[in-house]
Amino acid sequence: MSFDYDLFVIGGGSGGVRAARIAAGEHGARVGLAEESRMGGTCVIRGCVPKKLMIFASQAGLMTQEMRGYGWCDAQAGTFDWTVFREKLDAELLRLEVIYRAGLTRAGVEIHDQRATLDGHHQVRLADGTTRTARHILIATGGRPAPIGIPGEELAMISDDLFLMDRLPGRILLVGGGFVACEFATILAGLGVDTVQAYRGDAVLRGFDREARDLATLQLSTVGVDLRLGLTPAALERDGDGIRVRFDDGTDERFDAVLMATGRDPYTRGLGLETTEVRTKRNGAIEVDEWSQTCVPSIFAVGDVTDRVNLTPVAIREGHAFADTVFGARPRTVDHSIVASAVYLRPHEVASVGLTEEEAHARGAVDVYATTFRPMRTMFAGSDAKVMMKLLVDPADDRVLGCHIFGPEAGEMIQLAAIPIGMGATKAQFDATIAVHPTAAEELVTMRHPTRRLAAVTG
Ligand SMILES: Cc1cc2nc3c(=O)[nH]c(=O)nc-3n(C[C@H](O)[C@H](O)[C@H](O)COP(=O)(O)OP(=O)(O)OC[C@H]3O[C@@H](n4cnc5c(N)ncnc54)[C@H](O)[C@@H]3O)c2cc1C
Ligand SMILES: NC(=O)c1ccc[n+]([C@@H]2O[C@H](COP(=O)([O-])OP(=O)(O)OC[C@H]3O[C@@H](n4cnc5c(N)ncnc54)[C@H](O)[C@@H]3O)[C@@H](O)[C@H]2O)c1
Repeated sequence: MSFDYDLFVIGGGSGGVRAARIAAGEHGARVGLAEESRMGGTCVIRGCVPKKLMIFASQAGLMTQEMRGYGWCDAQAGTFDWTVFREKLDAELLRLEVIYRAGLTRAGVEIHDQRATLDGHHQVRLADGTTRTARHILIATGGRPAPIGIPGEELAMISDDLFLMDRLPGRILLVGGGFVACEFATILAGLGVDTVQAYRGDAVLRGFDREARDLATLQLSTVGVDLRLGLTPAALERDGDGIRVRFDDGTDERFDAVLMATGRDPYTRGLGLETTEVRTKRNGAIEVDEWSQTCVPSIFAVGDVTDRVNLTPVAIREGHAFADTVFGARPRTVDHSIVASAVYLRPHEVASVGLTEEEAHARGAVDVYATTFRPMRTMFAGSDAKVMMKLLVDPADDRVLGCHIFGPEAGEMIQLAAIPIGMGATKAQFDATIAVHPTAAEELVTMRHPTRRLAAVTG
């Protein structure tokens, strides 16, 4: 049977673009790709990239405060102009979008700027009513914010909307205690917005190491976020040009805007899955094996739509491995067991790789090497902000099982720590490394004695 394409990719985000580019450009496959929105997907257009630029923009207050501590007595942040920033942001995202598009075209990928849905195991239907056949189909449609089902929720913003605001709200409520809520609480407070964050739990960033979570929770309050723990909204209703929020404790308050940051679901609704035998999980995630292959041999899926580890570099790696395996005769799987990540709070980030202390202890005995200290730079300026570094070591074979950092540029540090940890380095090998002085990161190679030894939990 002859097909229009060797591969048709649905979704031009991190995973889809990489897979298409490698399959066409490096392995000579005939590739078509459909994108219903802007090329680049969540990360480039409404995620990692604009978010990180907003983080940089939000630091002026903290930086000038620190500089006053160094003798720049009259240092002031001045006035932030959202319109100026937004214009620059829009131009930068457009620049990146053009680069993504050019990369695909150069590789020989045929781009369809429209929605595509599945129409059987070898065919897609485009929004213009036409169909295309393909030997293989890759689903790379990403995720979408998950509503929590409270009345009036549609009045709230989702993270996509934050990058399109005409002006900053005077007072905002952020709902959630995960990546998005915490990063945007830091950003908006830093930009001068009166920021309230409501989180139903007792410490933000569930899933991270508990000590790092406690420090992050404390830091949010010290950078001006009004963090309300054990609280969640029950209903939203319009109140003039603002929103009145009724909370689950019976209180109510008015905000200019509300952001729901309560997680994301794989985006498979309306994708035509019913025309195939592809299986999904309860949250809509596409079920795949270690080769990113569904139970239908011609259909694969990568990235957030599979809900494995929902981060850009993982989607990219999955897309690349898929293209090498299917079109390059270079079979490769992706190891999801050790993936480093960072939450871009300010002034200190949370960064992590490997097991948390709680996970390591649940697995058996563990030696915990941990240090908490006030770093030179901010302490001199009069700040009490603390850095935390932690290594978790298996006493049986001295292997480092996990590393957790709460500190300035922790994301940059964890990227490097992830290399030896991924290679199975021992604590003795960390200790053999001579420190770079004076840095904060040198603590990772100078913690000589365990802070605590946790015995295996029996029974
Ligand atoms: C606010 C925010 C900040 C983030 N920050 C970070 C970060 O700092 N670091 C990090 O690693 N990760 C971050 N992430 C997560 C990261 O963006 C995702 O893990 C990553 O984009 C997933 O890539 P993907 O290819 O699976 O999907 P996406 O990038 O979401 O791409 C899917 C694409 O498919 C398109 N599409 C969907 N359905 C169809 C269809 N039927 N037809 C045609 N096109 C379709 C969509 O328009 C979209 O462009 C962040 C996410 C958010 C929301
Ligand atoms: N720096 C980064 O790498 C980065 C940044 C942003 C987003 N991301 C990715 O995007 C994903 C989505 O981020 P997110 O913050 O939306 O999700 P998340 O899963 O990190 O956090 C969701 C939050 O919403 C809360 N929540 C869930 N259901 C709720 C309910 N019914 N009522 C009240 N609260 C509820 C959860 O307790 C949690 O605190 C992340 O999991 C991550 O994979 C990564």
